[in-house]
Amino acid sequence: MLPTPTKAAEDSATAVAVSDLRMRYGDRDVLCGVDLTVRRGEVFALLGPNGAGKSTTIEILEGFRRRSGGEVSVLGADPDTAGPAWRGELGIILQSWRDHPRWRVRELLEHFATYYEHPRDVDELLERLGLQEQAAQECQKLSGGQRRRVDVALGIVGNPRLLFLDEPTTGFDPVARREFHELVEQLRDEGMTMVLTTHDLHEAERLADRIAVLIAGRVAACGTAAELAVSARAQAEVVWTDDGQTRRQITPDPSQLVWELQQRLGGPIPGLEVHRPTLEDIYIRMIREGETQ
Ligand SMILES: Nc1ncnc2c1ncn2[C@@H]1O[C@H](COP(=O)(O)OP(=O)(O)OP(=O)(O)O)[C@@H](O)[C@H]1O
Repeated sequence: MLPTPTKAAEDSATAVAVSDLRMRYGDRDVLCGVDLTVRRGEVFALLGPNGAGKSTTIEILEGFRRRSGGEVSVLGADPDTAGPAWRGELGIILQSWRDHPRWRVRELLEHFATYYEHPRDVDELLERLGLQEQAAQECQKLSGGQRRRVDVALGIVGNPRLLFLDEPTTGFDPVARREFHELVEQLRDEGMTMVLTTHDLHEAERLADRIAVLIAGRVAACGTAAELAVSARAQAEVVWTDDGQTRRQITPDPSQLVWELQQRLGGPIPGLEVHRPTLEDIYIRMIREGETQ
């Protein structure tokens, strides 16, 4: 059966469309009118402080939680009513998934592969995630980082069109994290759409095409890291040397200042450094402004 199109469904270029999403737990509003769109083929990161409502949003998109209000379309269907064929198009990497202590890694992946119409090759998956040596081990004997890799393998074994990753690299060592980032980039090159939550801003900056910042149940800003910098009115610092002295100036428009300095000095600017704000600077500024509103 074809999924019923919803009002929030936009077009074939849209993987996820959310409009005025609301969620209330008891008498507490956790999501207060979230609007966002994820385009097909992009990596979209949802950032926000603890308790901002990221997991709640993701669980609603996955069809694990019923929303209190608003419109949601995921791959053209409403998650509240979509059927098993729709579910087969999704891959999910949860924050923690410790349900399979006695399963051996390969058996678990082979078992999950049978749920899907077009699963990935399990050997290829084990190799891609650096789990060949653990293939015959029970999940309960794996290290935290190795278990997390099994979670990732379970998330993509069904070859999903849309992958949700809830804090995927928690517990990874730096090498595993780097390898995971390379895997995400490969999956994006293969055309997979991904929605990611993370507290690691370097990870968001490296992986995400666009970022939404959720604060107190609302999207405070959404766009590329550069667009977020503009919306947060983030300032850059320009440093140079003049008469043997180090000068610093904070400016929203460093290229204009550099141009003016060049005119004033009549040539190259000694000791020139331009420090643009990092995503972390921008994000912390947004959170602080959100707290004082
Ligand atoms: N089942 C539930 N019943 C009642 N309140 C809940 C429930 N699940 C989450 N909450 C509350 O909703 C708010 C948002 O939680 P959520 O887990 O979505 O936030 P988050 O942004 O994912 O946080 P974190 O970064 O800590 O994972 C929190 O205050 C949380 O306590």
